[in-house]
Parts: sequence; structure tokens; C-alpha cells
Amino acid sequence: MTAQMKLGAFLWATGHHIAAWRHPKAHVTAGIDIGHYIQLARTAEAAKFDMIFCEDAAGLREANVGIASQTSRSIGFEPISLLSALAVQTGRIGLVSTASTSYNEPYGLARTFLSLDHLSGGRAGWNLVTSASPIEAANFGSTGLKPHADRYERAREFAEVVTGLWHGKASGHDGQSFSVRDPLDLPRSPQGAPVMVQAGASDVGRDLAARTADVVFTAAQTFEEAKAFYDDLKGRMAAYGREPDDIKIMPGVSPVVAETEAEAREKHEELQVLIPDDVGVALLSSYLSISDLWRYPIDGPLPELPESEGMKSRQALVVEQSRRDGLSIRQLARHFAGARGHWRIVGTAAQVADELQARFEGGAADGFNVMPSYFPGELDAFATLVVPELQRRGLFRRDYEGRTLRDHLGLKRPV
Ligand SMILES: Cc1cc2nc3c(=O)[nH]c(=O)nc-3n(C[C@H](O)[C@H](O)[C@H](O)COP(=O)(O)O)c2cc1C
Repeated sequence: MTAQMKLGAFLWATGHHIAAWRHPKAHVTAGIDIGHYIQLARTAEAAKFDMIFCEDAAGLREANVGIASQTSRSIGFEPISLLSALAVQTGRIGLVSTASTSYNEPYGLARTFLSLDHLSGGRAGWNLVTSASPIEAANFGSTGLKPHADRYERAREFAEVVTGLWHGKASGHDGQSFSVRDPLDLPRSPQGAPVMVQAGASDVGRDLAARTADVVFTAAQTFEEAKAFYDDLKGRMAAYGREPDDIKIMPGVSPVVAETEAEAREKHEELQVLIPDDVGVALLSSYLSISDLWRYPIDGPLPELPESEGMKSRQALVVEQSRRDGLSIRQLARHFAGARGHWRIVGTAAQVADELQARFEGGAADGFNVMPSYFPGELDAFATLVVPELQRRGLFRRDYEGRTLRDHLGLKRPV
């Protein structure tokens, strides 16, 4: 049998395009409409996606981006509560939520995810993030973001404690940042342990993933970037006694798909013209960790920047693209605002499938985290146009092979 790719459905309120909330078909209060999420979850499950994926930040997203976009984009359910509701509305699809190691304690987090895992019959996953926004820090009694290295050191110990608890370790943990005496008040997970996802791409982020992750979510614009990341990460695993196949690398992709290429281009342009320049520049500033980008001429090049203490990997991606394509601030802002730094494909189902197939078979991805531009329209388009095309090519399942998220992803059950 041909190897098959893994697919995540990354859900987010009105959609992943920064101007999705301004689209004529937008459902502006989608973020707090459980009916909306149930519909999306059912669409993704009917299309046999491996998992639903939710991002998170304990604070307002992109605070400078303008109040209107904040309210429609960042007001929404806390994701683990949302996934608990979706667990009883679905039967097979995996349920992955982001949660931060900087603003939680391992005992509580291990317990919450193991609980979601039990109530969904072994379908839960935790996307470990270290958080990179000073806005969240201010909500947790801190005046600023802790240094990148410190956040990752805490994350390493945090992950160790959580996996220890999931594996039923009874002995206490007394470490640098955490002290935990008892095991959890829950039995072992139906899938051995919830799935560990990781989304940090700096050197130390990749090491943490190589050591602990089952799935890695990442952002790459070009085939070469995706391939380099893939080879580097898989190459780091042997040092931790792991096989390359023990991690599934799933870059984000934001397709705009239609019956004809012209129609897809039209749909894409319809969204692009809705991005106000100040919103695009504010989002770009947050990726670059620079507060005064607006001072520079918008049609000029990026200024020289100090290295970020926030998202090092996203800053590098933007700088690399600006050098490679000689883009102005306005062009970069529009480019990155569209898919929030992720890969975009605009075209027919066959064209989208060609691109995904090339990265999958070229050894640059084990699957993709699909980030529809707006909901429900673009998830529906992917499910009805692209998924059948991938199935015809033997590149994606026609039905679930097992019951747990580990089964779907083809991951070993931890002993
Ligand atoms: C693809 C991707 C997705 C991420 N998703 C989130 C998220 O949902 N919430 C969050 O707080 N941080 C998120 N992060 C931030 C990371 O956890 C991390 O704090 C940040 O990327 C800095 O680490 P790095 O330099 O290793 O990438 C994400 C990072 C990447 C690369």
C-alpha cells in the first residue's frame, strides 16, 4: 500500500485568514457558537481527518491588530472545554488542544488532558507551547516575557513531569521548577498516553520535540525550508533513542480551492483586498517582535532587526522570505497576514493535491495541519474537493483503521 498522509483540521473561529471576519460570508460570532464547531467537527470527521487541532493563548491575540479583528478572531472558547464538548459529538476523530508550559502547572495539565482522553475514548492530544507573547505574561503576574532559554528549560521539565504522570509514575518529582508528590487520580489512558504535539522550531525547540513529541506542527513556506526542517528534526531523534517514524511532522497549509483555478484565485483575492495595511503591518510586527515597524516606509524594505526573544522561528521565516523575494513591508505584511506565516496553495483540487503529494513524497512532511481561510466554506471545499482527490491517489484513508488518535497517526502505544 502507498504510504498515506496524516491530516489535521485546525479550527479557529471565523477562519485563519486575518480578514476572514470581514468576508461577506463570515459568521462573526463563530468563536462562541458551539453549533458552528459541532458542524466543523462533523465535517472533518466525515472526511476522515486524523484530528481536530486548536491553538490557544491566554490573552488577547495580536493586541495591536485593531479592536474589530480582535473581537472576532480572539474571542472564543477555551479550547480544552470546547474539545470536551466536541468529544461527545464525535466518535473517531482526534482532539488536540494547545496549552502553555509557561502559564500552567504540570499536575493540573496532565490531569485535564488525561481526563479528555478518557472521556473521548483515547482521542486526546496536547500541543505543548512555551508561549511567546508578552500579552499573556501580563495576565499571570509577570511584567514581561521570560527569556526564550528559560521558557524552554521549564518546558523540558514540565513535559517530563506530565509524561511521568500519564505513564502512572507513582514516585514523586522534585525538580528545578516543579514538585509533585502523588500520581494522578485517573487510570492509564485508553491509548497508553495522550499524544504529545509540539510547535516550536528554534534549535532548543527542535531538541525538545526530538526528545518528547509524537507530532510536530510547523510553518514552512517553501519545499526546501520544509525539507530542511524535516531532515534536521528526524536527524535529532537518534540521540534520544527514537526512530524517525516515532514523530509525524505536519506543517500548516492554508489552501484556497475551487472547481477552476480562476475561481480559486478570485476567492483568494477577495480575501486579500480585505486586509487593512495597518492590520497587516501590526501582525508582521508581532512576528518580528518589533514595536515600531509602522515608522518605516511601507513600500520600503524591512529594517535590520535584533534577534527575537519571542518566536525566533517565525522571525527567521519572515526575514528569509523578505531577502529571497525582495518584498517591501506592505507586500510581506499581505503575504504573511493571509495564512499567518504558513504555506498557502491557491488552485483546483488536483493542483492542491499535486503540491501536497510533492511535499509528502519528497520527504518534507508526514502530513499537514489544514488551516482553512474561512469557516465553514473552505473546510467544506477541502473536504469535498481535495480529500476525494487524495483518496483516489491512494494518499489518504477512506475510513478510520482504529479508534484512538495513536491508531490514526500510526504511533506506537507507549509501554
Ligand atoms: C507552528 C507553530 C504554532 C504555534 N502555536 C502556538 C499557539 O497556539 N499558542 C502559543 O502560545 N504559542 C504557539 N507557538 C509558539 C511556540 O510555543 C513558541 O513559544 C515560540 O514558537 C517560540 O519558540 P521557537 O523559537 O522555538 O519557535 C507556536 C509556534 C509554532 C512554530
